[in-house]
Amino acid sequence: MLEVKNLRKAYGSHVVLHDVSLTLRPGTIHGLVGANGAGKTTLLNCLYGLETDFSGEVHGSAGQPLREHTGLLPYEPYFYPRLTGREYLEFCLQARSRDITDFAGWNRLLELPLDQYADEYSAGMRKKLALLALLVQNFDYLILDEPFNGLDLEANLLLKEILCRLRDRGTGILLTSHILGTLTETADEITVLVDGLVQRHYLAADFGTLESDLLNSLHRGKLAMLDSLV
Ligand SMILES: Nc1ncnc2c1ncn2[C@@H]1O[C@H](COP(=O)(O)OP(=O)(O)OP(=O)(O)O)[C@@H](O)[C@H]1O
Repeated sequence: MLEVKNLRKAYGSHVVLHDVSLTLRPGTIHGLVGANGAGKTTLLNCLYGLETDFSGEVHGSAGQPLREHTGLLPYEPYFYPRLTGREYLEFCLQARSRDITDFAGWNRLLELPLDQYADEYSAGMRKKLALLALLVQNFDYLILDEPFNGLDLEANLLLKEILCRLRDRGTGILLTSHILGTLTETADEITVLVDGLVQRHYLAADFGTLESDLLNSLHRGKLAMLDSLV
């Protein structure tokens, strides 16, 4: 289980996360939603240790360092110049002292030109390559920042299926998305972050009311404005 307890993070005087607690259990998909700037990426970066200057607690599974069993898909994956897709995958495995595996199986699904330079890929192809690097490593936990963003329709459908199958075989997956339908179709629980605070937490049984609940309670002011316009 991965756990964040009472996390507080500020950039200078701007407090971005206030006392956030969240749990990721094995074999579950946990969706994280919130407006632009709500603090989702900051939360994932604190959890993964890319941000260190915060207060609160982050616990990895069974006391192991979190990065040993957890993979991160960053919001905007970065690739070194003049590295092919294949070399990037090999680099990711070597950096973790893992054996170089055959990428062909996964790549028959994602269909990337692995012998082209990764920094010349399209945005969607870059996202697929970063996902491929995680998929070949069989992590126990995945932290995915906007994994569906930029993917074509087929890859979107495929990724939903892949995540559900990984969940069913025990992987814990924490992901952000602005596409509510994708989350309600795949997630077991959804946490709503508003201005750096956990505003709501829904279990799958309550997803039916999630959209109207969010519209009615969290965005009531904007609905009133809309009434005067349309
Ligand atoms: N390095 C930084 N320095 C200063 N402020 C930052 C930094 N990174 C993020 N912020 C601020 O923290 C807040 C939360 O940003 P964050 O990227 O976590 O939001 P988000 O919920 O992921 O948004 P989005 O949905 O747009 O991706 C924003 O106000 C942002 O401007």
